[in-house]
Amino acid sequence: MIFLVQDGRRVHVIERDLTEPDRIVGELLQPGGYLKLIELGLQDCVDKIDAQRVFGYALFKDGRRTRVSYPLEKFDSDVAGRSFHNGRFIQRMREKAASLSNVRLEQGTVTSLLEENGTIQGVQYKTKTGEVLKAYAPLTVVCDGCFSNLRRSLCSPQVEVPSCFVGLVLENCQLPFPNHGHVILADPSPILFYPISSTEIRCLVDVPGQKLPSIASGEMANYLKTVVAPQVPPELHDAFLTAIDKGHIRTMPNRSMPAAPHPTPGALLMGDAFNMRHPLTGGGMTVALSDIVVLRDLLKPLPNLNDAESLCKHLDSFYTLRKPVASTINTLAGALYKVFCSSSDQARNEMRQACFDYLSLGGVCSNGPVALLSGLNPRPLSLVLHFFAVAIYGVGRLLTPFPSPKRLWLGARLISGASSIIFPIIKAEGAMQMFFPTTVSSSPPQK
Ligand SMILES: Cc1cc2nc3c(=O)[nH]c(=O)nc-3n(C[C@H](O)[C@H](O)[C@H](O)COP(=O)(O)OP(=O)(O)OC[C@H]3O[C@@H](n4cnc5c(N)ncnc54)[C@H](O)[C@@H]3O)c2cc1C
Repeated sequence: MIFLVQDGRRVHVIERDLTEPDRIVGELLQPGGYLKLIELGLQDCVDKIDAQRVFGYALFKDGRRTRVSYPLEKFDSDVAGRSFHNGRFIQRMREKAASLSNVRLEQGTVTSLLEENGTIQGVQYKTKTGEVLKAYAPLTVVCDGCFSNLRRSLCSPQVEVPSCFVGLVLENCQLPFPNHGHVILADPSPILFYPISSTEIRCLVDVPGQKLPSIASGEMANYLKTVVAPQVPPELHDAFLTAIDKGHIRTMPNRSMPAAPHPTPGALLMGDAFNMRHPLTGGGMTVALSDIVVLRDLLKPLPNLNDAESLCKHLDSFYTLRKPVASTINTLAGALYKVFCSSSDQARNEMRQACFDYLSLGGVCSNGPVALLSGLNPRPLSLVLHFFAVAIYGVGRLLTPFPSPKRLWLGARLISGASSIIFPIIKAEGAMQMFFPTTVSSSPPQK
């Protein structure tokens, strides 16, 4: 939005609640996302909020631990991930927007899009004082987040909720690897830790399915103490128990939704309203910021946006141009989540172990995947190559030193399991747009 102002346009932002959000989402910005902030001139929005630099990940499995660093050598020294209180970051961006003379930032709840002959003309909204107003604009950017009510007429939402995150804040403890995200390959599914300020550590516990133990009845605290705590690294164990006893337990559904837009004159979907992926890899803000850069570059040469039809045609290429970054991050998030969950299937568990060991090898085996995850080198082909390299590595270990028919069969199931994880995600993302963006002119993925 700030980039629109930089291009000399007027912007009207309608936000439901301008007070500082207090959420458990959007707390770790990948270095690729930080690079996008720099491109947008917004990097100072992570200053003065006690944001912590993040240099990579530490992985834990069955008592073993390994460190995977972001390949940052080729970048300026300030380029790294950043983790923070989401609300503080949002407020910094809002302050910046409000300081610009061409921006009108208003608190209000958008209730519907105004449509005339298939073109979106603007929105109807309710102000803080309850007044119902209409706002008109040549381009309406709809970005009302993961629970979007407004997306329905602009896309075909296919929302999946594979799990929920349960959030706690740990205090008075040190991460085993300071300034790193921590991923515990726990049973039944991963647990994350990362700093959100100089004194606080966010813990997100993944709980598969949509039904959570009740917080009110104490079932959740009991689940966290009996099932999760024994799998938490010893350095964090006591602080984890203290955080449960403090009782400030938050939850969020982990939603995933491939982008399936109906290009509509006068409107564009952005952010989680448009496209979501499992938050395991912390990729949501990086995709959203990358999309904003693509949109900025597309709109820049247009002196005015008043011809909705031709603007819509012009913006068609947005859906293809965003693909390399968005699809790589989305696919990796979905695939890694499936690989990192424990399973009753031995082949799946072999894949999980192979993934941990592959990343522990270092060199290209850790740099490649973490460059994909961090948004530093988002290439779909590289993703597929690493994914199958993990599977082949897993099979190779099964067959050495002595292949037996049983092990051969397990290896075949491992490869077929890996294929059944990644190919449906790629199909949903749109394989042609993902791998051959230059041959596909515009249209959204065909399903
Ligand atoms: C548990 C969890 C953890 C996550 N962790 C990370 C992470 O570490 N790193 C990362 O990059 N991503 C993470 N994500 C994803 C990330 O939070 C989202 O991708 C990102 O917040 C999307 O930004 P957005 O602006 O589209 O939506 P939001 O940040 O949700 O913003 C939507 C805004 O729209 C406003 N709004 C909603 N409806 C209306 C309306 N009708 N009228 C007016 N305003 C309205 C809301 O008040 C809100 O301010 C996580 C997601 C989850 C679920």
